[in-house]
Amino acid sequence: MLKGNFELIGDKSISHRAIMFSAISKGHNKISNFLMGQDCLSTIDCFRKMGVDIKIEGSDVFVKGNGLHGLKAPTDILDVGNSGTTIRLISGILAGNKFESTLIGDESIGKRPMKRVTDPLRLMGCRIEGKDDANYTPIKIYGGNLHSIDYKMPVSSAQVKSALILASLYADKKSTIHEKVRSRNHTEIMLKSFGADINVDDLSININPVEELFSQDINVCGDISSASFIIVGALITKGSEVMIKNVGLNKTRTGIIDVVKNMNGNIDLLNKRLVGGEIVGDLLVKYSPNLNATNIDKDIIPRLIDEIPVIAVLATQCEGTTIIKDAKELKVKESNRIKVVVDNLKLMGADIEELEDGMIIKGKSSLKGANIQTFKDHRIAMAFSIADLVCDGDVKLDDTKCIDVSFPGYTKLIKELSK
Ligand SMILES: O=C(O)C1=C[C@@H](OP(=O)(O)O)[C@@H](O)[C@H](O)C1
Ligand SMILES: C=C(OP(=O)(O)O)C(=O)O
Repeated sequence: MLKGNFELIGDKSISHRAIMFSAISKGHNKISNFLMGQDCLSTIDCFRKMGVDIKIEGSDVFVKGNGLHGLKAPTDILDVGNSGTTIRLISGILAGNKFESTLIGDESIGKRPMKRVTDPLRLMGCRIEGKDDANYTPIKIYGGNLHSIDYKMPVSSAQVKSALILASLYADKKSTIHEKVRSRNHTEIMLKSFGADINVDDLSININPVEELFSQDINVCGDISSASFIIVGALITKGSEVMIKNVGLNKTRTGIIDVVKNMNGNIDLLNKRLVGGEIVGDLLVKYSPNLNATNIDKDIIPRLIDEIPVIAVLATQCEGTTIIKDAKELKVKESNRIKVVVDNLKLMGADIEELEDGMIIKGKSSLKGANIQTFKDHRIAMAFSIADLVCDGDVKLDDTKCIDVSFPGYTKLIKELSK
């Protein structure tokens, strides 16, 4: 069982953006409760290579911004490590700056599609080269002289949207980006506080170029995607009661809470407040003996995309059939998360079927221990560490180091909460 209360570590999406926007602002920025995960450290590393002064003190980061046009040509290749958010968002900034740069990452990044970003950036007049017509790393960007764009995004992706919003800051006139389904909107919220001229009209985002962005102090709220592992752990283990403090509750991220409520899970939102334009609150989660299945598809998918591996584990402990659809994007994350979740849960004895765009899970199953292949995917490692809490025998993960990508201190926290 999981028992106790704790302050949640910083949000990964917001931490990346805080570094990037600070780096291209004018003046001194302080970022508190920054997520010291490997992905966000990769973002820091890339901006240091472009002459940005970034100091880390405890969980605070101090960034002396170079101004919108003040980044220097990188001293070296920019290595984004395992981070899709870094490579997609930084491409938008690099496209606007008048120098050449090369982006690489690890083996998993080498398989993740980049045309979703490089195609529209080319439409804005940027010259980009790379493997398979700039769909894969290494990617070389020759930045500068961008023109505006009116673009209907074919995929729902906050990373693509953010890359194009950032490039639009450097364009000659107003750009408009249209989404099909609303994705996380941290870029729109935070860039506005830096003085960007952004207007959101339903699913269209209008961006006017500006001369400069102005420095900010940013307090990063806790990451609901990280909280989801503890939420599921508490829901499915007898006697659990956990209070998770300082959780970001932006509507574009709270799909997991809606799903848990639909499944008859015991979750309460307390102390709701606004911090830096983002809604924040505390979550009280209790063991829920009567969980039932639900359907997860369409518009809710972007609101819980990174939580699906652990939601699949949760579904094995619910009475009835849970169907997850419209989640093809899971195939191009750090691993093919549809296949990896289905294969591993099958090994543990779950009744689960792979779909082209999701999975069907029949509960409730008694899970048994197994050797789990994580493919060095942090979300898979954490999801199956939660399955371990309810299985007969032990889950043995082939890698746990990958957890540091988004949740350093996770294993220690689970130990502390485990009673
Ligand atoms: O913008 C972001 O910070 C993110 C957007 C999502 O990716 P997509 O934009 O590919 O959907 C999400 O999966 C990722 O973990 C973080
Ligand atoms: C998909 C993820 O991140 P990224 O795209 O930044 O690698 C994730 O954190 O689950």
